[in-house]
Amino acid sequence: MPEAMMTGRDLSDLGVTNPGKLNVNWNEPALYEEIVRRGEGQVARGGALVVKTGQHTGRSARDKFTVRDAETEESVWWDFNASMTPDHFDTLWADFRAHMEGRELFVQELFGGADEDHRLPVRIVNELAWHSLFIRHLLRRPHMDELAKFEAEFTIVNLPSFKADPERHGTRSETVIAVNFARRLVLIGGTSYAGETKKSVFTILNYLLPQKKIMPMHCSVNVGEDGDAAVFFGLSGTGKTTLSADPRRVLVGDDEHGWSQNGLFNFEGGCYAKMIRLDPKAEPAIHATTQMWGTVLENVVMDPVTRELDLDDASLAENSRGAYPLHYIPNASAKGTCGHPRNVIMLTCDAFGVMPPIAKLTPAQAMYHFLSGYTAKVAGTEKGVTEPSATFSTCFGAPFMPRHPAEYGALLRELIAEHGVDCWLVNTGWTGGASGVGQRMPIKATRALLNAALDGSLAGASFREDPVFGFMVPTAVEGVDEKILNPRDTWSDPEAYDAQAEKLADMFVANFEKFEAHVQPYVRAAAPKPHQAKTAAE
Ligand SMILES: Nc1ncnc2c1ncn2[C@@H]1O[C@H](COP(=O)(O)OP(=O)(O)O)[C@@H](O)[C@H]1O
Ligand SMILES: C=C(OP(=O)(O)O)C(=O)O
Ligand SMILES: [Mn+2]
Repeated sequence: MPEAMMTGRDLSDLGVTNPGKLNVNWNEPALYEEIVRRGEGQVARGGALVVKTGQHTGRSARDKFTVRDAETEESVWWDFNASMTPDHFDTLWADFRAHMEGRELFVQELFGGADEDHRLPVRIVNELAWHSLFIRHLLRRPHMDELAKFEAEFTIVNLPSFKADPERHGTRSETVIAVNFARRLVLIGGTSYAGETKKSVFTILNYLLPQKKIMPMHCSVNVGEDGDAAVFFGLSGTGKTTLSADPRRVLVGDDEHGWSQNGLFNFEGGCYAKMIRLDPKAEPAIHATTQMWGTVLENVVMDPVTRELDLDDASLAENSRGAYPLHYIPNASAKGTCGHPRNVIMLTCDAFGVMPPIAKLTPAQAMYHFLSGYTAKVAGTEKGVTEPSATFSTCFGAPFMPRHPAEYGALLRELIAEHGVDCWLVNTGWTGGASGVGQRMPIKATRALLNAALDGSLAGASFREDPVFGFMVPTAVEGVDEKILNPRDTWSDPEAYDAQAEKLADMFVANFEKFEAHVQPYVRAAAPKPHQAKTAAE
């Protein structure tokens, strides 16, 4: 029987006794046909599928809940993971099952994790055909022989038409992402933003892998010709996907990886790239996927007549996305694994324009910045809101990290020490002033600085110590305009820079209070020194 039509599996183990037609492990052509037949999506010139999600065009982080029970009581960090009672979950699950009765559903059996020793077999049950194609692009597909003996260890059920009831289910709204580690079940309802499914798999692995001493990371990974791997940590929008797609390096993955004694491995088999204002010159490989058959384009605007895409049109979403399998990027790794990294890069999109384009971090500073997880968003479009807003999201991924950050921090610290890894902070955000005044760092400059760091040439440059943040900043790099290296020099008013730097340093210090008791004194000592901004200016 062809893989596409593998059937004979029902959902009876879930207690779903009478679902409608079950479309199990349909392949891409079968799903593509079905998406078009149902009118879930439209075909663009070149063969991509254009879909719309309606109201939710990004993750609903505040609607995500973890069931608090004997399994999770001690292992989950409740300060930053909203809880759901087992009773509310039971009611939700009963209502989900009722919603599934008689409904046609799509089922995919896939792996999260390229490393055979550590991968997780997951079953994804979808209401929407395009969600089934999305997750088939994003995760790793079993071979025929693996499929024959496939036994899912976790199930994710995603029903966008299900509306949660805050009274009945203890939710905040009609949207819900409920994670139950004891029952090995995730329920997603009331949103059709596809990213929820892939980030749910990530959440599960972030919970399970530390038990095996494996470090799960919200990062992209690529590897150079001589096997030098690089990890790029970063919150959403900081450049993980953009910067890991580099013609000179093999792409391992753009978003979620594990670091074990065997080296690095991708959790996924595909990418999920931001499409808004994608520049074909700056990002040719990613841009090319918009013209490829089967790429799922979420909330990208298309002319219904000419079927041409308009990547600059943000009328459906600022967060328009493209989902495609890794092999749509020319130099991507088929196996999804590589050795230990030589460099770890922490990306921040600093809309305050304070951070330098690149800085060398000591291991203590690396821990400090990993626990802080800083990035900043542009000044709001709201009238009168002129300040950018800072985000501190620990481990560069707080919404996906069930455990205490100190647990992930300890794993990372040991791996960095064991493998003698060099750590860097890279600002892909603003230069020449805060957002609204300055401009976004040119991708070309970021790439040139990264290449110098990764090929080792930057290590030989001359550095200065930043008076506030304490990290080492290069003063001259071949092929890069010297002026951008020191952000203070890029501001028209250097004193305004000092004031902004002091404010940002204050925010770091205030945010870090919750970690003070959990880290060694040498990590605390790596904190920025806000008052140094003034001293430096005097
Ligand atoms: N210097 C830069 N480095 C990286 N990305 C940049 C830079 N300047 C602008 N960008 C834009 O910022 C966005 C980064 O998003 P993305 O790579 O998808 O981040 P992530 O994968 O971390 O969520 C892209 O839209 C990219 O075009
Ligand atoms: C898919 C996402 O990840 P990222 O923006 O980090 O690529 C997301 O945040 O919804
Ligand atoms: Mn990304």
